[in-house]
Amino acid sequence: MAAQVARHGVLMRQAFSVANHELINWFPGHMAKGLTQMQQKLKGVDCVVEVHDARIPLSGRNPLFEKRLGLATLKPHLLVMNKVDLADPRCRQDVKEYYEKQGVPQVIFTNCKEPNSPGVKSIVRKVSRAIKDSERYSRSEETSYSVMVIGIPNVGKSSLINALRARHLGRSKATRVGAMPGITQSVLEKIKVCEDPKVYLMDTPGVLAPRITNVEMGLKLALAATIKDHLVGEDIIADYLLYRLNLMGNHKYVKFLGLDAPTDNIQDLLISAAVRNNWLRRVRDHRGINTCPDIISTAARFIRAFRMGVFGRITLDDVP
Ligand SMILES: Nc1nc2c(ncn2[C@@H]2O[C@H](COP(=O)(O)OP(=O)(O)OP(=O)(O)O)[C@@H](O)[C@H]2O)c(=O)[nH]1
Repeated sequence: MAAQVARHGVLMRQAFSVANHELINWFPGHMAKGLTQMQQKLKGVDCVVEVHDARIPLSGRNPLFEKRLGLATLKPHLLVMNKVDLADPRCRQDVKEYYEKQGVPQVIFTNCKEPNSPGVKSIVRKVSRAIKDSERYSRSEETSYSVMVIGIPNVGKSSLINALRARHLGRSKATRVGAMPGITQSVLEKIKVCEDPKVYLMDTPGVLAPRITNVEMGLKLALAATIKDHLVGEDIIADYLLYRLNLMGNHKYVKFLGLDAPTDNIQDLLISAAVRNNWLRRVRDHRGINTCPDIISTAARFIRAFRMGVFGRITLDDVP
């Protein structure tokens, strides 16, 4: 039994445990294929831009990228922490310093929903600089850069490409964006995002580590929408969200869900919220058609609220 501490007269968990670890294994065929395609295309690439979700600055990184793509040694590499509008701004400096120590000097924080935000604005300049500074750069006349965009699912790779196109070319969307992970299914052709210098970006399918060894890491990835919700279970993700909010003393969910007080019990929360808000579903029983609290859709609303920033800007990883 996890340790509990009394807050607001309610016992709150100090650690999270989940029964079925097997649920957090997700590595569909197209992802494995994507990594192989990336390796094949790497030869003609001048720079790799790795996109992450700033809410999970550590958990989001995939060790396979570095291992199989040889990022540290083969190509100039920029690490983009995206969705910064949803992450805790107080963690930014720590994340920068953490990665500097890991030998990743270029960390850029972006909000790709805003093509004119400072991070997005700086990318082409930083890509050009990184390529020119690299040992492999020998084409003094060359001003055409080929950049591969990589990252785990749903971190905003396509949004980054679209934001850069909008910013530098005034063009609207070139590549599909979606709230669900796994939208990009194959390595796409090059997309021009800037005229001077000529910068071409390649979108790639999201790649996630084939085995998430740490359950809590898997739950953070799920909460950040990099794993399809149903693979983990909306109720489990919602329970982890509740645990994290309570741990932070963040009780904004009480008002949002129309509850009376904070709680640490996800079933109580989901049932009360469903009843209060009339989030019901029809069921057939021996008395005919009836209604009951819709637990899964209530859990989904709770999770969606977190992803939209309703409970504030939250970073889920502790940066050492
Ligand atoms: N709040 C916020 N949302 C973002 C940002 N960038 C992208 N999104 C949203 O995140 C979701 C995923 O964006 P995509 O650009 O499709 O992500 P992707 O990495 O290409 O996704 P896959 O194709 O699944 O690998 C979409 O709902 C975007 O609108 C950002 O900076 N801030």
